[in-house]
Amino acid sequence: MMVDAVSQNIFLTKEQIKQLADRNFGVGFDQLLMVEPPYDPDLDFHYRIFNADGSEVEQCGNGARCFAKFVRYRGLTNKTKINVSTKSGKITLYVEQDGQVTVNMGIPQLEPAKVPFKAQKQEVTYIMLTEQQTVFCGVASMGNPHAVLDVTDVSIAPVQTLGPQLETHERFPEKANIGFMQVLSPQHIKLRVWERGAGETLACGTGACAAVVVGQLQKKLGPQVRVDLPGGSLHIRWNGPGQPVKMTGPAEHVFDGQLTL
Ligand SMILES: N[C@@H](CCC[C@H](N)C(=O)O)C(=O)O
Repeated sequence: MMVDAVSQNIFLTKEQIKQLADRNFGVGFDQLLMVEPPYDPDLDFHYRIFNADGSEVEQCGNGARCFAKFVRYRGLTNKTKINVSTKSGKITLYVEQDGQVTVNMGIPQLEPAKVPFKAQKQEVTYIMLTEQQTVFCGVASMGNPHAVLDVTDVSIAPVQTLGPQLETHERFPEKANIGFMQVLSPQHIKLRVWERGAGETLACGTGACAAVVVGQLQKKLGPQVRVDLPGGSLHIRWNGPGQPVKMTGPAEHVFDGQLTL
């Protein structure tokens, strides 16, 4: 699976985060999470999320599962239901008996202004123009902005070329994560994600949720979907607009380390 480097009670500059994210260290990561005290008595923790390029972001689905594992491993809590907040608001993490983590990711935002995405009105499928081509995509916010494209074969999808063009497209004023989804059946998709501020990653939890939301709105998917990403599989459940998205998947402790910056 993906590697999330998680640190505690430290402050890092954007430059230091970029240095840490550099794969040449051999401990590269796509996102860094920093634990902070909760700001509300109903919460167990607050944490901040940084992309590999040092930008601070609102939400991270894989990070949420890793966070649940981290706080229990470090003895910061022994709860199996953990209430947390991130820049995008409150979410709840549930550690299952088999060690997998389910995250209630909240209600996806579909209104263009809330993504944010520039559009005259809300649509299920938008047409976007890049310099070279016309692209059809669905758009949703899972706390962070996502566009999802339906492709016939994800293994040859232009993730590395079209991904960055759409990430920085002028219709996404805060940039976006770009998912390339291949529908195998209404219950099963393959997905690759070009992540804002991180490039193509092995897995993206919010990207998996956004793909299921978009696929369901486009009438291609049912309410329960297995999402196969290069790093592993996630199970996503969504009962339609106004309902929260639930994500279940693994989180593995990889190693402990200490770095001098
Ligand atoms: N990989 C994450 C998403 C991380 C944030 C994203 N790159 C962004 O900028 O919004 C996930 O698992 O959800």
